[in-house]
Amino acid sequence: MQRNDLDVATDTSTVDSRAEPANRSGLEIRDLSITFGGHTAVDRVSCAFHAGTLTSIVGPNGAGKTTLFNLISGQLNATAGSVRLFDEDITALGAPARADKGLGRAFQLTNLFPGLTALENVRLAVASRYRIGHIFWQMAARRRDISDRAAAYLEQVNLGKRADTPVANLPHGDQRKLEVALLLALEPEVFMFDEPTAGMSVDEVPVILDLIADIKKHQNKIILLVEHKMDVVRSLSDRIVVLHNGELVADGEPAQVIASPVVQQVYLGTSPDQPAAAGSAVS
Ligand SMILES: Nc1ncnc2c1ncn2[C@@H]1O[C@H](COP(=O)(O)OP(=O)(O)OP(=O)(O)O)[C@@H](O)[C@H]1O
Repeated sequence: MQRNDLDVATDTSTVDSRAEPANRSGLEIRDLSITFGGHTAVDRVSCAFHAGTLTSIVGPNGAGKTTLFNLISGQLNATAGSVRLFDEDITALGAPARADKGLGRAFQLTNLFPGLTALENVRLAVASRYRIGHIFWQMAARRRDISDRAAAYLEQVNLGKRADTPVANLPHGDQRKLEVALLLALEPEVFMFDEPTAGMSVDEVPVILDLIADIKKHQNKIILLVEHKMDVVRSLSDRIVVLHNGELVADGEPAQVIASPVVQQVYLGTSPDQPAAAGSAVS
């Protein structure tokens, strides 16, 4: 379903703060750094991410992956450096304003409303995407539009049958799927997944991975992934960025990066075929 399917174009209660992304470069970070006390958790990291590409950010525990995500999405303010989205400097913006610009992040369940049903959660995300005001929300036609659209997102993540289930009663795996539905509803230009399969059962993992693969295949978006499981990283990534002690130490095509001496060194002698073993290696 495309954005224009929802009849909001002439709706004065809706605001789209995003300019069209065509002809602009994607997401670019330049010399991004943050220091906590005396500890530099992210140290002058620079790279650019392009539409249609899935980049995994990997590194040992404490390498700075989640902190880098926080700096990109605006949960943390950088000590130095900049974040640019489609040629616009968004470094000074907070997380909500960056989300408005198209940075979408799945938050490991913290953005779900546990007392609301799955459908109600997605409806809120659809309404927020289009800044649908209270008066318009009350209009029956508008409510139906939003509900139809929210139901479609739920179907997309295989949660159609759980539409009326309160989030608190959903199994963990379904909650993670719902999180992806919320992200889809926000229609971001950048999808950020921080360990999307964490805590999921073996059966549920492929569902989430298929969803991410589907976004990659059918939407020309920038996708960033922090993931501990190296088989997942290998299967989904076009590119891997490796962090170590907050620094970017490798960046490139997956097979090359995994085989590179610096990455082998970072993972302390772990072979490329056994990177996730024993809590070492890619995490
Ligand atoms: N708010 C904070 N205050 C102080 N130190 C922090 C803060 N957030 C992160 N750090 C430190 O920054 C470093 C990087 O942490 P971060 O969580 O980004 O690593 P990570 O690569 O995501 O690790 P993991 O794989 O274990 O999740 C760690 O040394 C961590 O203790």
